[in-house]
Amino acid sequence: MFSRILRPRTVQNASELFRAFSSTAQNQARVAVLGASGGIGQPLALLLKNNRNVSELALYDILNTPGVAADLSHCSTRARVAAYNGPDQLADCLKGCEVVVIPAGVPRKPGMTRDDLFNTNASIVRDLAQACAQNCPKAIICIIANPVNSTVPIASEVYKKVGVYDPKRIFGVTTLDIVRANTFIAEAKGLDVEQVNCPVIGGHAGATIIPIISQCSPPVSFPQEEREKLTVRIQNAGTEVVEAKAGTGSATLSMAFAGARFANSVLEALNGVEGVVECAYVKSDETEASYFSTPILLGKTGLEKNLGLGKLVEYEANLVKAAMGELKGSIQKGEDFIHKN
Ligand SMILES: NC(=O)C1=CN([C@@H]2O[C@H](COP(=O)(O)OP(=O)(O)OC[C@H]3O[C@@H](n4cnc5c(N)ncnc54)[C@H](O)[C@@H]3O)[C@@H](O)[C@H]2O)C=CC1
Ligand SMILES: O=C([O-])CC(=O)C(=O)O
Repeated sequence: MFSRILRPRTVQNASELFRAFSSTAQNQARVAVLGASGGIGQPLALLLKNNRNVSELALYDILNTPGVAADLSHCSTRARVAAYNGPDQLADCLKGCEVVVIPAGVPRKPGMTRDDLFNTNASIVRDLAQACAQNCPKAIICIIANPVNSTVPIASEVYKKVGVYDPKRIFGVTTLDIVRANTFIAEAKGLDVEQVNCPVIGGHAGATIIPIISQCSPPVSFPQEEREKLTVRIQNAGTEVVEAKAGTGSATLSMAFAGARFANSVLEALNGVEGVVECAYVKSDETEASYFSTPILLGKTGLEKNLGLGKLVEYEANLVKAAMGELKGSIQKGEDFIHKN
C-alpha cells in the first residue's frame, strides 16, 4: 500500500523512482510511449516496464516497435508489453490508456536551438495529440518532444479543436532540468543528491529555464558570481550533452530517467497518493505567459493545484522577466501552427 505523503513544494528524489517496483500498486495503468524505439523511448520503456504502477505498456513508433517490445517482454516484471507499429496501429495503442508519454520527434545536433526542431516536430506532436484526443481523451499527456515551449500549446490547441481540452491533463516534461539542478547543486555543495530538491520554473529552452536556487531544499547559498555560473550551466546542460554527443543526438538516458520519474509521479497521484509535487510546463495564470512551469500538486485527474512561483530573490525575478519575450513567442508560434494548419 502507498503510505508516503510528500510535502507540497517538494519533488521526489532519485531512489523513489524505483520505489513503485517494490511496492504494491492499488490500481495499475495502461501507459503508452509514443516514439518508443528512439534514444529516449527505449530506456524510458525499460524503466516503465520495471514500474509496478504499470499493468500494460503500449509501445508505439513508426518503426522497430516489434523488436523493442519482444526484447522488453522477456524482463521478469509484471507489466505486459505490446507493440504498435505505424499510424494504422496508433488508435489501438491509445485505447484504454491512462497515461501517454511522448518522446517522438527529432533531436538537436550541435549548433541548433530547440526551436530549430519546430518544423519537423510540430506536425509529429500535432498528429499524435490528435490521436490521443480521439482515442484516450481523459489520459494524462506528458510531452517530452521539443521544443516543449511550443509543443505543449500545439497539443492544447489540437485538444480544443477536437472538443476535449482539459488543461489539467496536458503536461510539458521539464523534469530533466530539476534533475540536473539537483545534481549540480549536490556536486557543488558535497550533498547527498537524493536529498536535494531545487525547483526549476519557466520553460524548457535556454533563458526560459529558471532554477530557483533560493527555494532549494536543503537551503544552499552561493556568492552571486557562482550562482550565475550554476544557473547558466543548468540552462545550457542540454547543449552540453548535444556537444558531447557530437552529432549523434541529445540527452537520452538522463531524459529517460527524468521522464520515468515524472510518469511515476503522475501514476502515484492517479492512485490516490497525496502530496505528489513535480515542476511541469502547463497552462498557467501565474505570469503573463499563458504556459509556464511551476511546482504542481498532482492528483487523481492530473493537475490538482498550481503551487505558483513562490518567493523569488531579485536575481530570479529578473530571470523570469527576461524569459517572457521568448516564452510568449514560442507559445504564439505553437498556437499559430495549429490555427493555420
Ligand atoms: N523535454 C526534455 O527535457 C527533452 C526532450 N528531448 C526531445 O525528445 C525528442 C526525442 O529525442 P530522442 O529520443 O533522442 O530522438 P530519437 O531520434 O532517438 O527518437 C525519436 C523517435 O521518434 C520516432 N518518431 C518519429 N516520428 C514519429 C511519429 N510520427 N510517431 C511516432 N514516433 C515517431 C522515431 O522513429 C524515433 O524512434 C526530441 O525532440 C528531443 O529534442 C530530448 C531530451 C530532453
Ligand atoms: O538539449 C536538447 O536538445 C534536449 C533537451 O531538451 C535537453 O537535454 O534538455
